[in-house]
Amino acid sequence: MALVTPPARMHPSRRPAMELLRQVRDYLQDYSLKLATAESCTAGLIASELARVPGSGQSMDCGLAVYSPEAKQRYLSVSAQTLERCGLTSEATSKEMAVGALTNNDANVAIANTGIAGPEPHDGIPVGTVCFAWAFRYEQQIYLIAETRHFSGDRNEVRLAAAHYALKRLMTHHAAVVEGEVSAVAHQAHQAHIQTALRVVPAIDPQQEVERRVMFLYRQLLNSGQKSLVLGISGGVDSTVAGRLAQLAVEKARQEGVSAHFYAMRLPYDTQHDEADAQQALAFIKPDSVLSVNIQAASDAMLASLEAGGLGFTDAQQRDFVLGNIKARQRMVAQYAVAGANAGLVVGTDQAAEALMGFFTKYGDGACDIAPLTGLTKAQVRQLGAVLGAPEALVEKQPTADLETLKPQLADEEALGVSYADIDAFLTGKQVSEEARATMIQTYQRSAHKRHLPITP
Ligand SMILES: Nc1ncnc2c1ncn2[C@@H]1O[C@H](COP(=O)(O)OP(=O)(O)OC[C@H]2O[C@@H]([n+]3cccc(C(=O)O)c3)[C@H](O)[C@@H]2O)[C@@H](O)[C@H]1O
Ligand SMILES: Nc1ncnc2c1ncn2[C@@H]1O[C@H](COP(=O)(O)OP(=O)(O)OP(=O)(O)O)[C@@H](O)[C@H]1O
Ligand SMILES: [Mg+2]
Repeated sequence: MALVTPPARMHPSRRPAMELLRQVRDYLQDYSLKLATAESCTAGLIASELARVPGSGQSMDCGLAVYSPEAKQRYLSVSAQTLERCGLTSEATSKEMAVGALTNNDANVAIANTGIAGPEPHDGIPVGTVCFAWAFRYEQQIYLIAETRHFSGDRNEVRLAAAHYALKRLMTHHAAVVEGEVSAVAHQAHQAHIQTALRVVPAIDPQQEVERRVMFLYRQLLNSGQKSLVLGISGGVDSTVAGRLAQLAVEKARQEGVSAHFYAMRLPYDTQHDEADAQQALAFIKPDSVLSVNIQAASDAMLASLEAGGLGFTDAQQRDFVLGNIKARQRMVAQYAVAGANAGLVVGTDQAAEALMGFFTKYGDGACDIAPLTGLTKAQVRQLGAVLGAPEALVEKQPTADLETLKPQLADEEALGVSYADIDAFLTGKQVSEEARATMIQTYQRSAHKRHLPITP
């Protein structure tokens, strides 16, 4: 039987849509808008429809089709409480989806929807009901508008009409934001979203958290089929706590008859100013093994080779900053070498305070296989340290990345421009000064790339 290709002709109902789509493309370009979509019932149709017009790609950051409640939580940080309390098809859910799409991506406008495309009604909500939300980032503030609309027709007619409506209203709502007709989102809503995204709970039971996180390390080590854990111990509170959790996890494995080992690593650059603290941390952790590797020769050799290869710096400070990140990456290289030789998982020490501020070297100390401190504020890390019985001087120690040779032991708080008290207050939904809040939100947004996989075509 011959295969007949129909003539390329547009369905009549789609023709006027091209006008709208071109208009949206031009609008996005004129206002330098970058769009992220989070689509439930339209399942990618908004992005796909916009992509029909040439040149629209310039204004697209990403298009997410997020059907399940789990995906809405995973990719958009929609809270479980909202889903449970308000339901999947609700403006509350679409609003959280839009804020999630905006803040988790490199976009300044986000569209989200969730609805009932049919053929059957769901939870008593009639077919054709769609809840939309549009989120805009404009002049350091977030604006959020939601609408619920009803569309008639069959499943795919509803989906297409909803996709076009979402794009059409993007222009109207953006204009309203620019004209000052919409109030910025309450800070608390934005703050709560970040708290959920970073998986912070305002109050913890430190003893329970210790047990939970030791079990997590133990189970994941078993699941991975690997045999050891590897972690650099600096003398700071994060690696002191993570190191002790790692040691307890391998001891638990051995009690269960599974062979497991913890390799603690000392990774000084030359002589470390607070070497005594690092030794105190090791004495507390009591790791199975300690490997000491001076990362100075490798770090300096890399910088020297780069300079010999023609790399120049604007000044001594920039050179020193770049060397700092080389140091963090040399530590990563050393830990992965030990992991490679010992079937090991590299443990990371990232917690919510550092995650909020993107305060780590990408693929340096940010690189790891398992991150047991995830979701903890700095104060909560200290609480875990205290119940583990770590020396008080280490539990209360001033945090420092200690990467810059020209500024040894520079306090993180000085580098960050905000205090850990403010960071923790923000993360746990408390009041902070307007200045601190603005710094944190801006830094969180600018560092989004550090919390995500690399940008891909
Ligand atoms: N929007 C974007 N999308 C994708 N990639 C983006 C990007 N913006 C920058 N980038 C890229 O990211 C890279 C820069 O990131 P990165 O190399 O990390 O460098 P960067 O963030 O500039 O520096 C690391 C910072 O973390 C601090 N730190 C490091 C290590 C440990 C600790 C500690 O607390 O112990 C703190 C350190 O003091 C410094 O302030 C560049 O390649 C840049 O192009
Ligand atoms: N000199 C070092 N020796 C071994 N590991 C190090 C060293 N410096 C940094 N690291 C590793 O890099 C991680 C990130 O450093 P970071 O400063 O954030 O944590 P910390 O030193 O443990 O605690 P704090 O943030 O309170 O100073 C450390 O937890 C540790 O695993
Ligand atoms: Mg430190």
